[in-house]
Amino acid sequence: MGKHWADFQYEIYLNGMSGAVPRLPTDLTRLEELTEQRLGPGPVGYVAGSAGDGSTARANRAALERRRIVPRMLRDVHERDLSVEVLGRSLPAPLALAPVGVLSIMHPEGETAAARAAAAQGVPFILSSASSTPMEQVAEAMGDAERWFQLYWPKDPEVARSFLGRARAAGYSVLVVTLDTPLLSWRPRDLDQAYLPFLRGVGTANYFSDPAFQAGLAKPVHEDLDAAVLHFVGLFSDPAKTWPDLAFLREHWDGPIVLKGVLHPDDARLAADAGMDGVVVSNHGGRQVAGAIGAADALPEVVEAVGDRLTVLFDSGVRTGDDVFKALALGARAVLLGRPYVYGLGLEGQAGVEHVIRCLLAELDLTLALSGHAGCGTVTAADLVV
Ligand SMILES: Cc1cc2nc3c(=O)[nH]c(=O)nc-3n(C[C@H](O)[C@H](O)[C@H](O)COP(=O)(O)O)c2cc1C
Ligand SMILES: CCCCCCCCCCCCCCC(=O)C(=O)O
Repeated sequence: MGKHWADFQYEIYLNGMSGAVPRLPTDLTRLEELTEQRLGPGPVGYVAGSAGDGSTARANRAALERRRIVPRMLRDVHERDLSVEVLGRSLPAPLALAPVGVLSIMHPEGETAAARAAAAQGVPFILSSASSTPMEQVAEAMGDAERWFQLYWPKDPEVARSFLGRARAAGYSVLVVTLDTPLLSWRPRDLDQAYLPFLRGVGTANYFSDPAFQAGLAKPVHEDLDAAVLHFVGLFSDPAKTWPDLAFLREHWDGPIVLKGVLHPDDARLAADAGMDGVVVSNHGGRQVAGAIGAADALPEVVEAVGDRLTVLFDSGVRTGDDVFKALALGARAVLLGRPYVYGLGLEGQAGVEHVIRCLLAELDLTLALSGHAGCGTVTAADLVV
């Protein structure tokens, strides 16, 4: 029997009998505003901001909200188990924390606090290449807990090789390769403040600590930070890469590889043909292509194209337990949670991230039960109307 996620509801009400209320809202859509009030506009602008006028981020919410659940009655739902098999791993719930760069702008313990929270709740943590803390230190903070590594595929193959070797040695089990950010998009909130933390040497720890990266510098990082930052900007990504280049990753990574940022069914088929293990249907939370399709609108066709060959994961716009339910109904195996956990981190560090995970999964558990499901495996497209 899996973890009883809905018990968090009882815990909150029972605590209320002695006058205690949760320190953070249980409606996770309220966290952005609260974080902005407490932390100010710079870092929160970076997290909350999107590409262009924000239309893709709005499309993500609209694509989820437009779909409505049709609950079924009188099905035995008294014992529930949210666990799922994902890429050969047994997860306690269909959830992982999405890779989010430069978390130290939200909290001094940044990635380490978020990773500890994920470990405490048994949810995989996906560490960004653009982490504020080197991948080995984050791994150390997690013990044996499930961790995956997200690769921004560097132009320099020696740095790419080195990242993969370090990630493997540090116990990261799944490689998530982000395809949708070969260039940084037009992001007005950051442009208006001329704010990009990486240019101040924040969010570059994996690079600055890497021997192959350091080999390309004339002076050590601490002696010439600007030169190190410019070197990072020059090799961070490679817009010239094409599908046949994936053979390099297959050659240098012996675990599952998942391509993140797939929205077109033909790209999903190309991923399967290239020997990949999964895709994340995602538009990067609306941060890359302004005017792009809402991610949940792209999900059914990708599942139709490759659902029998690849593990299909989903992110972009997930804010509530019923959003997770809808993603499962559209064919996703599990979802990645992005901004909400970052706001939790900004507000309360590790405890804030744990609060967010527990709220989301308690709400999912109750949504499943109240819709007539005792687990994730029975949820299908028939549970939704548009
Ligand atoms: C501040 C911020 C930084 C991000 N950094 C990365 C990153 O380093 N690597 C990556 O693959 N995706 C990154 N993402 C995208 C997330 O992994 C995820 O796709 C997105 O947050 C989902 O959208 P949502 O947060 O609106 O649900 C970032 C997102 C945000 C908000
Ligand atoms: C001299 C200015 C050039 C700007 C190029 C910046 C290149 C660094 C980009 C790092 C991006 C890391 C992105 C993190 C992320 O995914 C996000 O959505 O934000």
